[in-house]
Amino acid sequence: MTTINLPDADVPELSGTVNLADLEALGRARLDRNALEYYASGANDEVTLRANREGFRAIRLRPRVLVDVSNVDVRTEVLGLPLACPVGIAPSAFHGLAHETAERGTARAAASAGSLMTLSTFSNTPIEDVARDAVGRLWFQLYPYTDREASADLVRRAEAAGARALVVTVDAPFVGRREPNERHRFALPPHLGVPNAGSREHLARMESESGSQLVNYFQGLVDKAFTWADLAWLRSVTTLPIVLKGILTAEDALLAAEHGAHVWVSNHGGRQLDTAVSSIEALPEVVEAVEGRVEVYLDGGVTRGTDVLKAVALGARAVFLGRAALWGLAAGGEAGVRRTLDLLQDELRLALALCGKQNIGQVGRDLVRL
Ligand SMILES: Cc1cc2nc3c(=O)[nH]c(=O)nc-3n(C[C@H](O)[C@H](O)[C@H](O)COP(=O)(O)O)c2cc1C
Ligand SMILES: CCCCC(=O)C(=O)O
Repeated sequence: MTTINLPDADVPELSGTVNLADLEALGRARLDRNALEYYASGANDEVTLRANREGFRAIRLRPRVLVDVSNVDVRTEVLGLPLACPVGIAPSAFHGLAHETAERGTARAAASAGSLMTLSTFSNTPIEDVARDAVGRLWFQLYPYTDREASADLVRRAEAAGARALVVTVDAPFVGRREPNERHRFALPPHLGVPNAGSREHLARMESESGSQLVNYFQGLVDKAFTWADLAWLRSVTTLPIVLKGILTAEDALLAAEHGAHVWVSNHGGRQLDTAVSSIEALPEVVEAVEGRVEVYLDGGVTRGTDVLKAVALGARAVFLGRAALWGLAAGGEAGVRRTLDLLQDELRLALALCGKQNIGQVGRDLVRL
């Protein structure tokens, strides 16, 4: 059991931040090159990384006026869990690179903000410790291992610890080529463990002289032959709802719905297949394909309240923050992530009011012009 004493937040710079770009600048400035390049990079030419942001900007809003917006309500629900607003935290590996509190800082911020944290398989903190801090506001992300029993064990532990859904990442049978990590030999610093991937010594044995060591850690563990047929095996080990993360087409969304899985539209923050379609561009065909049978979520490039609004207008039940949460964590631990969530929620509330909507339920397709 880890015994990090989580310090009460006292990060004076945070109060000067007015948007997520400010938090990003603050967070970036606190990271060394190894961590910064790992968090920031996308695959190859980073076309998809940029497209995620540009995709939101290209969509224009169609506001309505003369509506009573004196009381705007941004609450929603995902899989029956009430959220303060439709924003959760996407799974990302190695929060210990950002802050000493690692995943626990993120979990505490998600819990206190009424949000939801998705915990990566590749966390630096054991599931049970994170679950305690997340107080029920937790999903668990699974990279299915070639060792099925090890995967089943992780799933059972997550379920026992109180995770409310299992998020299976389906866009990463191999790690995308993030060139800065190749060039500068990204590796985990020796003081950080990855409890779900074996001992630190075990990981160290996988390392090589050059290139991204993430590739080595990952390739030794993850099942590249996992297919739709294997979802039945997953069903046999858990009663949790299953969410498939990394869907970008109507064809796969339909298959997911037929398998009873919820759909998380994502291109992994542009870190896997470069030049893949942006998330917000992929969303409409996915929403159309599933015809309301399952819930649809989205991540990739969300940094503004209007981004959240556009995703909801196009049928997403909630959006998730990848890098934005990491920048917040680097900027100020729990308080930094909390600031990230609070600023985004405030922006969303204002945007909703300026669009002439009183609540999330009123946001529909008519709010956007593609
Ligand atoms: C540093 C980093 C680590 C990530 N690790 C994981 C992971 O362990 N599992 C996973 O499913 N997705 C992982 N992702 C992808 C995120 O869940 C998410 O899809 C992506 O970051 C969303 O884009 P955004 O960063 O623009 O918000 C990672 C992303 C980043 C930036
Ligand atoms: C695919 C490699 C595992 C961590 C991860 O998902 C990421 O760095 O994006």
